[in-house]
Amino acid sequence: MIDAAPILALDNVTKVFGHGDKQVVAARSISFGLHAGRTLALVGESGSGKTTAARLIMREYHPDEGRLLFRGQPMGKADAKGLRAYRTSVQMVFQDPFSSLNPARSIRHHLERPLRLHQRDLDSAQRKAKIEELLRLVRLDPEQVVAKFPHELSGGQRQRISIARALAVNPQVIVADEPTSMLDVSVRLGILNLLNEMKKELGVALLYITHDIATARYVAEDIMVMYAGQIVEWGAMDSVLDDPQHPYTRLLLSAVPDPDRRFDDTRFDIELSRIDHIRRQAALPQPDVQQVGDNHFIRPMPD
Ligand SMILES: Nc1ncnc2c1ncn2[C@@H]1O[C@H](COP(=O)(O)OP(=O)(O)OP(=O)(O)O)[C@@H](O)[C@H]1O
Repeated sequence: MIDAAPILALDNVTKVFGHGDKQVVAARSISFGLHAGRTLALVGESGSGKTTAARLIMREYHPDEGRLLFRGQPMGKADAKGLRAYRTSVQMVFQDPFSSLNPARSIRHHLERPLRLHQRDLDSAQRKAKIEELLRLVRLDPEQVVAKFPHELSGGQRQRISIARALAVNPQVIVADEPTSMLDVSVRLGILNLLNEMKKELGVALLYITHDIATARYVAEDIMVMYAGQIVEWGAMDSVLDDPQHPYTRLLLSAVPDPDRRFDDTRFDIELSRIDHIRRQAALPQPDVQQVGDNHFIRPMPD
């Protein structure tokens, strides 16, 4: 059961880049809410608009139309105090854990900085204790890593530091943009498990952005499928993936190697001649919404 009020929401947000012929609608009337203790996966191919959605949430971009709401309040009207609270409450974990950490600074520095900025009442002993707590929270041994520099850690360990840094300010929302795509396959599962634990233990709301449906299914309860700036299908993960209704979602699923799928399972197979047609049609504006299950919706595309 989803808590009715989302912590954070995009409400009919449109973002357009460029002008005239060069115009790209990177987000077309997108709406979704993030709820405490739940993960929403935003899935789509390269260029579908996933990072634009993340940047709108991080307020790096401002909507051309529509609103960003935090605890029901439009952020467009927030005062300086409201914006500060938002910046603390909403944190991001990036794809590349190496470039998001400063190579010249120790792990201690990376965690100390947000604590100094956002938890000013802590004295140095309390800060030290908090850094150790954060490292244990992301399943790293403080003694082993605190004095090290990013290059002395593995990719998976660095991503754990990025997550610890995001957690340092007690966020309510974490936006994770392809957090495992640059990691070895062998350490991906550990990071996904950690995100799952953070959601359960700390009750954060997670937006998990990926092109990989398999990992989306592993971490998220809900899914949105995005194409050409539109969310074409969304709802409960199992409902959407077991019974996809939008031709574009079926196309995405047909490309996923699934070890559980039998060779004679042709449910999502799509004729090659249909693929271009689906992409062309799915890219057109689809203003209508159709409910196809309890918690399952599509924007039907023209035939
Ligand atoms: N700052 C910008 N200026 C102009 N066009 C942009 C800008 N940012 C994104 N776009 C365009 O908007 C569309 C969506 O881009 P976006 O980066 O959001 O996609 P994405 O799904 O995150 O892709 P990827 O998985 O490759 O990161 C693309 O066509 C992109 O070229």
